Amino acid sequence: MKIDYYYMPLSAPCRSVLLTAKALDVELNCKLTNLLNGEHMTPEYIAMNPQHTIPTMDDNGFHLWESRAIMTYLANKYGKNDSLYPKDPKARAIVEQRLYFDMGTLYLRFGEYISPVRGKDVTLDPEKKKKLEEALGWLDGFIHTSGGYCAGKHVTLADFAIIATVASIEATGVVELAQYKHLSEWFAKCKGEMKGYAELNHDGAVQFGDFVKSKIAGK
Ligand SMILES: N[C@@H](CCC(=O)N[C@@H](CS)C(=O)NCC(=O)O)C(=O)O
Repeated sequence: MKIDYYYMPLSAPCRSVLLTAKALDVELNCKLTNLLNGEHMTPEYIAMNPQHTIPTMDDNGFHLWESRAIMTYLANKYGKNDSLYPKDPKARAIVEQRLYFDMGTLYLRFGEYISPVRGKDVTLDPEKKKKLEEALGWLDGFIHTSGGYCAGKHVTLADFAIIATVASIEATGVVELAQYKHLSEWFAKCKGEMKGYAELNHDGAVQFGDFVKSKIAGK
């Protein structure tokens, strides 16, 4: 039976689950859920996810939201080995540290920096840009000390979460990513290695970036 998956390509959390499912060979029944039309505010959607966020997953009646929880669920339930989400407590703890870093620091700071695009007068705060750049600097260091990927020497769930965030940052053009050597090398390598990367992450990130750029330009 297929897993229903409510999502929008523009959303970085949604894209990280798509990359994870692809790597696990899990088929998702993707249901485009347009936030702009309020498709996440219907009684049916709220019955499934009272927080009315995307992504949301329905695995034959098991409803789950929070992208990183969906990713770890899919890896735990459908992973053929523990490569993406190691069972060793220390290796797993590093993956989880990166997932929490993405949610609580990197993605959060990016969101805080670009949040004025939701309003009419888009003025970006340079102090918030510094905080975002600080987080990207930390990520650069993690990749260097881990051995080439976010949480080790090979791709894990951490890379799928963080690459969705980084692709959105790149697409908006608000930060020069080339200043982060290890991050840039990792980003280029993952683009070539991750199954379905262009379709599942790049294209949606570009749509998101174009939206943010148009708001910054006052269009
Ligand atoms: N931490 C959540 C964030 C989910 C989230 O905020 N999604 C946004 C789109 S990127 C959303 O659904 N916004 C609509 C709403 O909150 O009503 C996750 O990773 O799944």
